[in-house]
Parts: sequence; structure tokens; C-alpha cells
Amino acid sequence: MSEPIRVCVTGAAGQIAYSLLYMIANGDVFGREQKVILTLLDIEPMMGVLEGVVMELSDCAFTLLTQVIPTADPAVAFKDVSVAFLVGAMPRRQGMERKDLLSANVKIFKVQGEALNTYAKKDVKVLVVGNPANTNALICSHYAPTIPKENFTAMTRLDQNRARAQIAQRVGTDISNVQNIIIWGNHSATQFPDVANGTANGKAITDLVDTSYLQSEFIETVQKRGAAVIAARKMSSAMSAAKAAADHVRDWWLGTTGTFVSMGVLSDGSYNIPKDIVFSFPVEIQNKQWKIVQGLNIDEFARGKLDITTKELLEEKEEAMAICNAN
Ligand SMILES: NC(=O)c1ccc[n+]([C@@H]2O[C@H](COP(=O)([O-])OP(=O)(O)OC[C@H]3O[C@@H](n4cnc5c(N)ncnc54)[C@H](O)[C@@H]3O)[C@@H](O)[C@H]2O)c1
Ligand SMILES: O=C(O)C[C@H](O)C(=O)O
Repeated sequence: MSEPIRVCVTGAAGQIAYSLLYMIANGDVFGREQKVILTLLDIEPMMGVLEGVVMELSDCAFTLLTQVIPTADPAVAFKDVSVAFLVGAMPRRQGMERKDLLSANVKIFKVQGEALNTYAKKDVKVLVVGNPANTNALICSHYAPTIPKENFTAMTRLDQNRARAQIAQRVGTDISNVQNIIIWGNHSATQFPDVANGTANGKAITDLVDTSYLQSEFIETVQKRGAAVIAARKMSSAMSAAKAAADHVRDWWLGTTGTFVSMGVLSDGSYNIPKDIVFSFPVEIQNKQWKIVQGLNIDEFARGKLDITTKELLEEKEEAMAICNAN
């Protein structure tokens, strides 16, 4: 059993955190041999609710959970953390796009970037879940100049999981038999869920499923799944978002084995995506370092989709920087 690591979850009194904290404390993210100290950040008015979450964590009697520190102070929450799940942000309501949250949420990520820069370990791994996740991750990293840019990522794993589940149902196979579907771009309705390199039961998905479905209904279902959940639940996805956050950080911490996963990462210009936007790419991970999978074929259909989501991310970046510079 190794020394405990400090792990911060923001928005810890909210609905995603309620599922996510269980998975972290249960060993589903860092493995069954890794003890954790959880620092739980939320805003001052939520401290009473957070106290209830702390009671429940205690009552779960997790053997890997060494200590729980609830706080409304980022300096306490981020002190010496190895991993930060940045969940705390306003969720969208029915009829909104995620980018409509920019003005409300981006300032949170500016402040938290500055706090991570001052208090966290320099090799801290940051996952931004709060929407609009890609642009919030970009802003967070911008305000944390002493932490390497590659340590800031945005969550598109929920989109990958959704895409995988849709294809498994369509083909009539188990999820575990579906691999290498890629989410390109923004965690938004412009994202491109791409099956060109994907397999189901070891065969190309493009040979098993008709192109007209793959190029229209499939893409739209994944792009609009978050809105469909909101329409049905009257609240945004939480259990599936927590599972995706756990999957994302588990793979970052423990590595991938021969398959791709999708993560929003700072573009290095791969696939002609402009540098300096946080864009979801297929990555492989070893020794806690992700690498963008290179050399995949991008046909004309795919290039058109990549251009649309790139344009949206460039617009979001401009708006976010304007908001931050005005404050
Ligand atoms: N990337 C994804 O795939 C994905 C998936 C689902 C939800 N989300 C986003 O995650 C975010 C959280 O969703 P939720 O359902 O848990 O919302 P929620 O409203 O249930 O919880 C959010 C929590 O964050 C807290 N909070 C607000 N400002 C904070 C701050 N400055 N510091 C710390 N905590 C703060 C709130 O008090 C609240 O407890 C939303 O922005 C939502 O849109 C992203
Ligand atoms: O759709 C939302 O607003 C929440 C989340 O981003 C999702 O994809 O479910």
C-alpha cells in the first residue's frame, strides 16, 4: 500500500460529485492499493450540504479513504493535490447550449487556475468537467503558468461512452467488444463522434453498420445526448458524468492498453487543428503521459466536421478571454 495522495473534487456538494466521490474512495480510479485524502471544495452556502456528504463518506467505511477535508477555501482544497476533478460550475437548463454557461462559469476556472498554480503539486493532473469544459480547461491552464499545459484536460469521455453504447446496441454486442471510437473537438453539439477507426467484435464498424446511420442519426444522437437527458430528468447527467470522470482519470493514472481514449487536450497542431485550443483527440497513455494518436486518415467528411467544431472552439476562446480580461 503506497502513501496516500491528495485528490480534490470541486462542486463536492453537487450531483456529479455525489456519485464520483464513491468511485474515488472505493478504489475505482486509483486502484485498490492507493489510499486517498479527499479535499472537497464547494461554495460557502453549500457547507451544510457538504457536511452531510462527509457524514456519508464516513458511514461508507471505505478502507482506502484516509481523510476528508471539506472547505470553501481553494487554498485549502488545492494544497499539495496530485489530482483535481474540477466539477463545480453551473449546469445548463433545458433550451441552453453549454457555451451559454461561459459568462457564468469561466471566472470560476480563472480563479481556480490561479489557486492551483499557487497551492497544488507542480505535476497535478487536472480534469475539467464543468461546462463548457474545453474552454474552461484552456482558461484554467492559462492562469496556472507554472503547471505544464499537458496537465490540463477536459472531459469528452462521457461522449465516448455514449458513442460506444450506441454502437454496441446497434450491432447487438457487449460494450467491451466495441473499441476505438473517437470523439473529436468540443464537448458540445459540434463534436464529431467518429467510427472510422472503430471496431466491434474485431471487425470495422463501417463494415457492420450502414453509412447513412453512422453519418447522421448516430452523430446527432451522441451530440445531443446531454440535452436528451436534461429533457427527461430535468437535471443534467450526473451518474454517467461521474463514471466518465472516473474512467478518464483512471486511464490517465494507470495507462491504456492498446486502445484509444478521447480526451480534451491542448492542441499541438496535430491533424491541422490550430494550436492553443483544448480539443478532444484520440490519445494513448503510458507512465501518466498522454500522447495524441498520429497518422489516422481524415477524409473529406471528417475534415468538414473537424472544421465546424474548431470554429466553435476558437469563438469560445475569444469570448472567454474577453470575459477574463474584463475582470
Ligand atoms: N463534461 C461533461 O461531460 C459534463 C457532464 C455532465 C455535467 N457537466 C457539467 O458539470 C458541472 C456540474 O454539474 P452538476 O450536475 O454536478 O451540478 P450541480 O449544480 O449539482 O453541482 C455543482 C456544484 O458546484 C458548486 N460550485 C459552484 N461554484 C463553485 C465554485 N466556485 N467552487 C466550488 N464549487 C462550486 C455548486 O455549489 C454545486 O454544489 C456543470 O457545469 C455541468 O454542465 C459536464
Ligand atoms: O448536457 C449537459 O449540459 C451536461 C453534460 O455536458 C452532458 O453532456 O450530459
